[in-house]
Amino acid sequence: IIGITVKKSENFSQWYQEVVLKAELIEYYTEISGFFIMRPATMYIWNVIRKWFQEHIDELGVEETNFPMFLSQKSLEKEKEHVEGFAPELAWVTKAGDKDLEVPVAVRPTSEAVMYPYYAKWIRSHRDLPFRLNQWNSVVRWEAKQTTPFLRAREFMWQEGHTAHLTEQAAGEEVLQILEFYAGVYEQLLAVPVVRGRKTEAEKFAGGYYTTTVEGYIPSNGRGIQGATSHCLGQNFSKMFDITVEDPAEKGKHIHVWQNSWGLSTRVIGVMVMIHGDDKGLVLPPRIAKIQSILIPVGLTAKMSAEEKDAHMKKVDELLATLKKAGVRADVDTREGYTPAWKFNDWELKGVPLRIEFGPKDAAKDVVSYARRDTGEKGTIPIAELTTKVPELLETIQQDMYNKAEVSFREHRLKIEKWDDVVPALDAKNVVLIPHCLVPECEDKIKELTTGRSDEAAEGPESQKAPSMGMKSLCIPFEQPEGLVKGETKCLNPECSRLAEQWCMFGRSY
Ligand SMILES: O=C1CCCN[C@@H]1CCCn1cnc2cc(F)c(F)cc2c1=O
Ligand SMILES: [Mg+2]
Repeated sequence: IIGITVKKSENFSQWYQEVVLKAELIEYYTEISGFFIMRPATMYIWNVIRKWFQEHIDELGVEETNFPMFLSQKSLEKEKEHVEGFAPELAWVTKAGDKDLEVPVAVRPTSEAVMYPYYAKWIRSHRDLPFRLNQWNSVVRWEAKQTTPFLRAREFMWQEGHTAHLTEQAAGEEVLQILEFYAGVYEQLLAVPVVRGRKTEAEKFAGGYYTTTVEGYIPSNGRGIQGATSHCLGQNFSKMFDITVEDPAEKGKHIHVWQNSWGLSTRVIGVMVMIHGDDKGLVLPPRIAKIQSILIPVGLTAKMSAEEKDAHMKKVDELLATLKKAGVRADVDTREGYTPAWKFNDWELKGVPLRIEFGPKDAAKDVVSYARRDTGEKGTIPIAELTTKVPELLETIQQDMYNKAEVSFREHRLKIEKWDDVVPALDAKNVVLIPHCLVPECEDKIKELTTGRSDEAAEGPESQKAPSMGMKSLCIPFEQPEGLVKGETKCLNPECSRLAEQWCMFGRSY
């Protein structure tokens, strides 16, 4: 293997492409650009996430479904006003064989238009509520922007949940329950901290009523990234698709149901790679690592007799059995013809959280030697304590990875009360919390005011330096800082004369 050829801090985007390729997470689908092959290491992570999330929505009473992947022009028509913005992303099938299709069909970019005509058919009485279905599938959005593995692809795997409720309050409760599950995927499994909040009117899903979101932070470039979204659709879609129930309180009266839709995609894997990876490659949080601990026999020199080698390897097998019995996902690397150093690099590139070396010197002292992938810390563990110490060490690694990322996010989430401090904060790789009026036009202005002037680029010695991108609103955090006095504090945008409504998190973003 050749390792990663660039430093994460020097060329982040090339570093990322190399890591996802060389750690065998993905392969580029070179036949058609914007598509990527998900390899076993990725599917392992995705399946841990899927199992965890599925268990949680099972408890809520969400049932599984699977709808067709195509949708008709007719059903798209029903939600046309908000779809028109997305129209350029729609992929169409116009022919089967050499025959044109009477009516072209679109590949689902999301499944509201596919599912909701059947919600109208199946949901008749309030006794059918709450009605909750989720599907695991992939969707196609023909992105115009540059694609990149996991973060922006023309097809990606996700789950999409679609539910219906009798009241706004019931819908609202579920929106937040699901958002908490999304936060759990990030914080419990991927060791990634997220800020929970609501999208502004400008950034929410236009077809919905409100959007809640978990927002991540990428230390390498200081950008925010949307992690997953849980929307309340209000009655917008039930009015478009005529999904009603009889009013339990008033005979003959019909109520349009209150709906939610929520989605989490394989983007979560890209976020994890970007945050935890280092110059040696992937760094996996133990809870989602297919191999949590790799056992590598060392010190088997040529001058050892065959018997001695066999005896040593027998001990190695016993160690492996002990680790597996302790519930550790362990494996041993007995590949011939590769040096221990070569093996160490290979498993570090693949992000295995804990390496365990075992040589004759270790055997003589009844210990193993370990090396943590996240900190590089080395040490020894008495063989008699493996069963307790290794699981503990893996949990410590998980927690330490989370804590490190949490400190980094917290330290780069700055409360700003003077407009002139904003751009310097962004340039120092921070996201900012500012008092904001929450008016969409004001956000547009803020984006403009914070976009690096192009003359700045001309000044730079390397003229290809692009003007720095402006900041967008990321979310209105549920957890609001102190210091905003309603009716007194002004919106931070110097060209806006409105009063601030809430603290709003802004940043350069994906
Ligand atoms: O984001 C989610 C979670 C899972 C279910 N769907 C919602 C809203 C999706 C918003 N959205 C997002 N992207 C889209 C792209 C399109 F080409 C298109 F026709 C429609 C959409 C579109 O509606
Ligand atoms: Mg999009």
